[in-house]
Amino acid sequence: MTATEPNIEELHLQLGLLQMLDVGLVVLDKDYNIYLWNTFMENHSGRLHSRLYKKNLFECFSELPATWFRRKIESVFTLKNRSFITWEQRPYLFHFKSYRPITGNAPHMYQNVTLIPLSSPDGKVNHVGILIYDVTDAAMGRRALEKANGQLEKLSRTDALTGLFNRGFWESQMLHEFNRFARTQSPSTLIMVDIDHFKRINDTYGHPAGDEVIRQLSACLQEATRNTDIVGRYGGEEFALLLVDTKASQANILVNRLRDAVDSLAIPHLDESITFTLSMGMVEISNLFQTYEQWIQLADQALYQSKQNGRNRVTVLSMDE
Ligand SMILES: Nc1nc2c(ncn2[C@@H]2O[C@H](COP(=O)(O)OP(=O)(O)OP(=O)(O)O)[C@@H](O)[C@H]2O)c(=O)[nH]1
Repeated sequence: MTATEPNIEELHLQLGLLQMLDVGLVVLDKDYNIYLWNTFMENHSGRLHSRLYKKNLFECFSELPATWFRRKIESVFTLKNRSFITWEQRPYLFHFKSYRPITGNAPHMYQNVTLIPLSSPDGKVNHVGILIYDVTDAAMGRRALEKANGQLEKLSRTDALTGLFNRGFWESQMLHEFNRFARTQSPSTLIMVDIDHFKRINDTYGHPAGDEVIRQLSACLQEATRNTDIVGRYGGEEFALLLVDTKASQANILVNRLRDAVDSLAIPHLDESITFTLSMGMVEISNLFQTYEQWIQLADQALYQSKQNGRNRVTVLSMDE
């Protein structure tokens, strides 16, 4: 051993504490030969230090992302600076199983990795230390949180009974569409839909049957509209359909389809079947609306007229007439 070569035995002793810790430690020379492979690495890889000593890392572990990892190590040798790789950047370097009791269902051990330039007494960096931290618990915790947040976000947009957008989210989409029209002038049509004499349905068949009517109508609304349309439950038995890129004249096709679907709907209840009709109010967007609320108000007015004129009908109002 020359004076410039580090005394690996000494290094091993100095790093004895790290052997005891629950952290992986690997030392490589410039040719990627393994000089140290600590107990943590032995336990998780099932490969002994004595078998790996002075062998090439990439030959022993062909599954490693060699090109990427070589570049990382080379920059540590060149810049003589530490380098960090977090599990968010790359979930793991070494593919180890996770034996964590709490996060036992983790697909693998998530790892944070630190690369440290190891200077020999003459100041030259001829070795790199690789520290592998098992961060499976933290990573799985974060993944679970992200999933829960996603579910919460979905729940906060959705009406529980029907699975349609709830009023708050529907209105936010309405505002978005209203602003889009100001830029693109591409028309949209709003239809407010209300079940006729719904109170009577509740009173006659009971509240759960009323709920079933609402659910089945919601399915009809989704069936009759396109994926790009924005369908929401606006209130108890009132629904709002925002038909994107659709003029009022084109929307009539949908209205007829919806009425046909509802006409043929007979919801079984004990020995009877429940039938019902719809009243609707339809309004195409206009530059004369200053706010999206004015658009909704006019559609509500059209719906009110349908009710006043005997129900089971559609009233179309326009701002531009
Ligand atoms: N089952 C059920 N009923 C609801 C729900 N939300 C609102 N309702 C009921 O819907 C009924 C609405 O009654 P009204 O506003 O008088 O309207 P209507 O009986 O449909 O009469 P018109 O709209 O004038 O044809 C009320 O009895 C509410 O209790 C719900 O989620 N489930």
